[in-house]
Amino acid sequence: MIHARGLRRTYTSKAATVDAVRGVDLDVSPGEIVGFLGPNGAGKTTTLRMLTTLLRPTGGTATVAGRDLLAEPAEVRRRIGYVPQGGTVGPASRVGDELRLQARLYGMDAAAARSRVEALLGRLELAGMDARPAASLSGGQRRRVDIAMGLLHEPALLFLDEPTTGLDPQSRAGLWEHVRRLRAEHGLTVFLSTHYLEEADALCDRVLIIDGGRIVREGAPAALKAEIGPGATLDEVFLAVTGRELREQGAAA
Ligand SMILES: Nc1ncnc2c1ncn2[C@@H]1O[C@H](COP(=O)(O)OP(=O)(O)OP(=O)(O)O)[C@@H](O)[C@H]1O
Repeated sequence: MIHARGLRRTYTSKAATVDAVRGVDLDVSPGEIVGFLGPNGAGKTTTLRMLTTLLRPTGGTATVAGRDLLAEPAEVRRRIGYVPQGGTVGPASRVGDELRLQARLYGMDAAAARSRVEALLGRLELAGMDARPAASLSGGQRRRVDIAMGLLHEPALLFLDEPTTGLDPQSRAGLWEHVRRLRAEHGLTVFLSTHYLEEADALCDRVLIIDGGRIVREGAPAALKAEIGPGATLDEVFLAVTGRELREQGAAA
């Protein structure tokens, strides 16, 4: 579903040259839930923005959802959903209106947009929220609306940028359940960045740890923990690999 080789991004300005991503190889199979972890400044957002066609790589190649990232970015966009960190719905907008508008922008006619939005609201346990302004929803409900927004055009692959930042533990666990269900019922492939190691541990089939613009470790959470020793946590794996604690980084961010 994602195959990247030697992906790089150098930011160049008069003041400085920053090698943000220095040759990333990664593979994600259909139906996998993959977590992307790293300390602040490691290159997560830059990589995510490249894989979602928002930022042009300065080197390397990739196919995303079966299309060449550099040669066919519009075809990639058609096949992926992207839920950015800041949310997608204005606070005063009514949930259903915003979703239907977006569906029309994807080219659906009014009837198709109505039924697609109704189905998605049901699927994400948001039935009854159609006429509510986004500002009146809980944090967890708002994040589910963002996910619905990313799924309107039925992408096979969904990118989530720190989907549960700011949510309380219960809403966070609720969102994991929704992501799992979308995978189980619709075969969705999910690539998510997160600052929460317990999230990566609970939700992801596999995690990739990036540091200094390079992937420094990857594997299933259980296998990575077993390498450290009996009873090890993913926090300990992260500390061993990067020399830093992710939790503090996340809190600082
Ligand atoms: N537009 C830009 N111009 C110059 N440097 C940039 C730009 N965007 C990011 N960088 C630098 O590139 C590096 C990687 O940044 P990136 O945002 O990808 O990291 P990140 O892992 O997402 O960090 P965080 O966890 O803090 O969001 C950092 O050193 C950052 O300062």
